[in-house]
Amino acid sequence: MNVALTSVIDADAAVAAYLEQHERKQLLRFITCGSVDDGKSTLIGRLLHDTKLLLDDQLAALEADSLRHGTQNGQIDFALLVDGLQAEREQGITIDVAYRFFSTDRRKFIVADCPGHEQYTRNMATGASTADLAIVLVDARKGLLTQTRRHSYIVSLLGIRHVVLAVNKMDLVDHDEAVFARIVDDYRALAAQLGIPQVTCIPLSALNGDNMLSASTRMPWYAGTTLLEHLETVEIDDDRRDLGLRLPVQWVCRPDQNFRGFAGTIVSGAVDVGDEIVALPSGRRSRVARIVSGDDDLETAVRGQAVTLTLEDEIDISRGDVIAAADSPPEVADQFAAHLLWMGEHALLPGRPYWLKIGARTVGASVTEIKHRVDVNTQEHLAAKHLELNEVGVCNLHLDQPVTFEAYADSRELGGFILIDRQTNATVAAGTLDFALRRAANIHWQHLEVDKAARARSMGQTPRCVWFTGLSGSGKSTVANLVDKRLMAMGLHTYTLDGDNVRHGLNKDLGFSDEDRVENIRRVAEVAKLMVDAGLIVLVSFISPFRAERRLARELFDAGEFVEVFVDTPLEVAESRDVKGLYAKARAGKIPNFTGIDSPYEVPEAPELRLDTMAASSEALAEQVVARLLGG
Ligand SMILES: Nc1ncnc2c1ncn2[C@@H]1O[C@H](COP(=O)(O)OS(=O)(=O)O)[C@@H](OP(=O)(O)O)[C@H]1O
Ligand SMILES: Nc1ncnc2c1ncn2[C@@H]1O[C@H](COP(=O)(O)OP(=O)(O)O)[C@@H](O)[C@H]1O
Repeated sequence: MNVALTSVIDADAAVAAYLEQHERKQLLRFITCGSVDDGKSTLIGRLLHDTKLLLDDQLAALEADSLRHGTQNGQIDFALLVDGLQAEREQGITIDVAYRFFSTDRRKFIVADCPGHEQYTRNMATGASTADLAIVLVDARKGLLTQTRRHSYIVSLLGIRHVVLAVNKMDLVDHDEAVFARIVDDYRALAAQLGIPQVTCIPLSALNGDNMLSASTRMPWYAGTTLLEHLETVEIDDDRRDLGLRLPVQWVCRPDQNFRGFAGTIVSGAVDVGDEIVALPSGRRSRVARIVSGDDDLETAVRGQAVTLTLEDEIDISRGDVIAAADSPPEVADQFAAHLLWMGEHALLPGRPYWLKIGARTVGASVTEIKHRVDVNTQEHLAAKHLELNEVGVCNLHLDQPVTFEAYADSRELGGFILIDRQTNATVAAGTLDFALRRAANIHWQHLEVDKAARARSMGQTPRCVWFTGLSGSGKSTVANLVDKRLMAMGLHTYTLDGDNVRHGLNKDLGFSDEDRVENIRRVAEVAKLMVDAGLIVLVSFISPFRAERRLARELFDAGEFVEVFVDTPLEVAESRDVKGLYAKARAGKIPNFTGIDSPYEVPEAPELRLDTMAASSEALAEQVVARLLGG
């Protein structure tokens, strides 16, 4: 049931019949893309208005608003309508897409309306991920713009196979056929490059209604369909191959002891009672006992149906698992090649941990390598060390747990994902899985007979990673050195990893850009982990300016093993000490990206220890650290 239909419900049998008839109509999901002034809102407004599914009171309000704002000389301004409706936008996690519903005698429609200007790409990607068709709006006066190319690229990336090129504002180019023909040629060339299989081009004036619902008398040279007629009749073929049964489990339904069902929508194939299935990633097998849909039991269910399955055996399946045909199961992997559309305000940095959400599953993930960035204008592959807002790249991904997947080309549901910032919970990327990287499957953990506990026992100590973080010149090395000496004097086994030293060897290929710092800390954290595994107390002394990487480091260790020590020295003080003369150089512009000057330092939120270097001597501070280590 949809919003517009809900609004016309009346407690009257005729309405019920009408609704039922609507329910049976085929559904077309589409999205409109275009630059801000291309007339997107006017187009949606007119479709909603002219298909008469606008409510009378909305219409009255619109007429009043149009008169008040007066942008169209007393005529209805359809853009106001859509903008007005935006008040009731649906709230996604952090995504802002409103879905509008309307229907005609032949079909019902859901149009994803993606408002917002600078965040438009993000909203559009969200709307596009479920759409069958995209209307790409172009202003007849301007032709194809960078935005047109970017949006078309996203449309193709997200697997939309049907595009309507709506050449709008034909009234402003005297309804000139030659203008239309030129834009069509340009767009067909682009679509061919992007591999969009079906493009229908329509000359329009959304404002005047030309070729919207009825054929325009002002463009007799155009013999094709009107926009609405096309939307009503376009055949949405789905020629993706049948993969066999795929049911991502949305939730486990357990109303009482006797019933345990796995609910979700079948995204591929079909299922019969008695079929053998496999649950992934566990690989456990069973047979389907019942297929429940609402109050009914079904014998069979197919793609698109939301059902609850019960199984003959008690096997462990949780939300996010996939139930699949036992004879053609999907793959399970933790390393992938993927396309990413970056939507975060801050750049994507390889090595930084994010959450990856695929279907109902969320796992930790990082980009291990950016293969290249794609110029959305030319499709050229460009070298890239990071991805900025609205950039598209091809990357290798590493997940910290295996997931069940299909290539996006075969299944949008099992191949599409988003990345989420772990600090802000904002969605920072939309992505498509291309294929699994085989190397993961061929590397296994080697079991070692002598483990960390054995080594720690023989050394008579509890291994630890003591992580000093703070500005350059804050006192990290000074305090870490003193701690090291004291622990050594007590007969404990230690090692100090210091930024300045490690950067001469292991990390000599790295500089001070954000992405190099991320990689610097990732490597050092891994080395520290090996040293802790070896039974040592490791003192790590790096600026480590970003919360995300300190957290990454923390998560490598067992509970209690990681001790974060914030060496808290204000910038003015560190700068006045200027032990190495670096601040002076940085201020003079001779060292770019200097922490605290033109590169950020993110203060720790919950360190185990905070050392105030203004309030105590370095010896006293070292004492505090030692006391903390020996005390617990
Ligand atoms: N641009 C810039 N920014 C910050 N620091 C700089 C820079 N260029 C060189 N140095 C020197 O490098 C030391 C910091 O290296 P780190 O590995 O600790 O840095 S980071 O954790 O990757 O941010 C740091 O050492 P400490 O002063 O001991 O912190 C500096 O001496
Ligand atoms: N309370 C204190 N704790 C640590 N260092 C201090 C303190 N007071 C002054 N300092 C001085 O500050 C400087 C810190 O330099 P360093 O330890 O190399 O910092 P970092 O390793 O963080 O770059 C040293 O010259 C040190 O003597």
